[in-house]
Amino acid sequence: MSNPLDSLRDQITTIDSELLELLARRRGLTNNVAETKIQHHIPVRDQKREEQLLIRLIKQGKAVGLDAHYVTQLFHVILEDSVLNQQALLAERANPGSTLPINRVAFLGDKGSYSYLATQKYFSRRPGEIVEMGCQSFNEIVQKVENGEADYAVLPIENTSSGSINEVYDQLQHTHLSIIGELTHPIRHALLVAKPLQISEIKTLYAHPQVFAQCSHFLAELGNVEVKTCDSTSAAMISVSESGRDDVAAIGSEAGGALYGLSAIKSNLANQKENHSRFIVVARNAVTVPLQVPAKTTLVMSTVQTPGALVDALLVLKDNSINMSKLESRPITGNPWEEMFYIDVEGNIQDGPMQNALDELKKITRSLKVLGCYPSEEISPTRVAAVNALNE
Ligand SMILES: C=C(O[C@@H]1C=C(C(=O)O)C=C[C@H]1O)C(=O)O
Repeated sequence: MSNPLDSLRDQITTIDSELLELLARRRGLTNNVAETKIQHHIPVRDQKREEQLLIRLIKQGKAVGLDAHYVTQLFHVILEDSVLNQQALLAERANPGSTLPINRVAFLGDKGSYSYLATQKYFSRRPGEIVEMGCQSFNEIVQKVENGEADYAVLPIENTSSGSINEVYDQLQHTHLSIIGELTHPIRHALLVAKPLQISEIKTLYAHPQVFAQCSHFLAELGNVEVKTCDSTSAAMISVSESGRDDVAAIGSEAGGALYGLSAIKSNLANQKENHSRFIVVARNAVTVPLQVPAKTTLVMSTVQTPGALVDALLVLKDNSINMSKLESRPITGNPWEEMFYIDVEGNIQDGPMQNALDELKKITRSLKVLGCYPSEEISPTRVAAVNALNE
């Protein structure tokens, strides 16, 4: 007997294929736009154009019964992809010879870890194959790039729930590597099991310490469960899949768990609904960021031990109209009570104001190092259009 859904599903399948073809065509055209922007020195991002496009699409959507929220969400994904692809293309052109046929990438954990998923995402926009080099610790990752065994490292640097990842900042203090890129990746923690079971049946739970920190509210509700920390999320998944027990679970991504035959019995375990991690990509050589691409620069400095020294340093940024997106302090190893400051600023190292600021900072700080200038991948969506349309 034929399935009563067959005919409708066939039509949906056809539409989905058409949607994919259209999206691929759109991507092709935006790549042509990027080529034209290179020739004519036009900035990659055009928020005015994005806003007009969203306003028009929200109106068109309403006319055919699609709500503004849906249309906005859909096109934010499409626009982000478009801008990031164009940025990657321009960055590649500005660094001839840096594109490798094979990219050996060191990251924390194994297949399925969040760092693995971030690695896949970052390199999917770039040419060349990836050779995955899963590692046990941040130190091992950095070492692999420093000694030439790997070309790149992907390192998580901060999370919207648990904050800065101090161990990674401490690795940056001593390295000669440069930050060449960044990306943010949604971190969606799920409770992963090998065989279906009730949450109340779980006796042992495996996860990375950062993950436990991000899911502390869920853990507090769980009650009497043995908690085992693992070096990575993938190690937690492997522990469950190899345990042979049916009263254990891991916390990790659903996509990662699927690689080990695990399925999710509960999702959204993080304390905060919007749980994202920012990763940095580091390499032995710095990159040139084309001026048409929004750039970020990361500095690390130590100030002199006088009152107001940090304020003076920050005033240099203000005086040069440089926006600071992050300030983090870490103790200097071996010098108790002295701090190293990590500063992310918006801007390209080739810009005049940035050069001025660096010259000024060199004069008033004890040490100053540029950790890298790289394309900014924080593509904040154009919200104005959506807000207007929702209020109509
Ligand atoms: C494709 C372009 O580049 C960017 C991407 C856009 C898009 O995908 O529609 C729109 C504006 C730009 O931020 C463009 O400038 O038209």
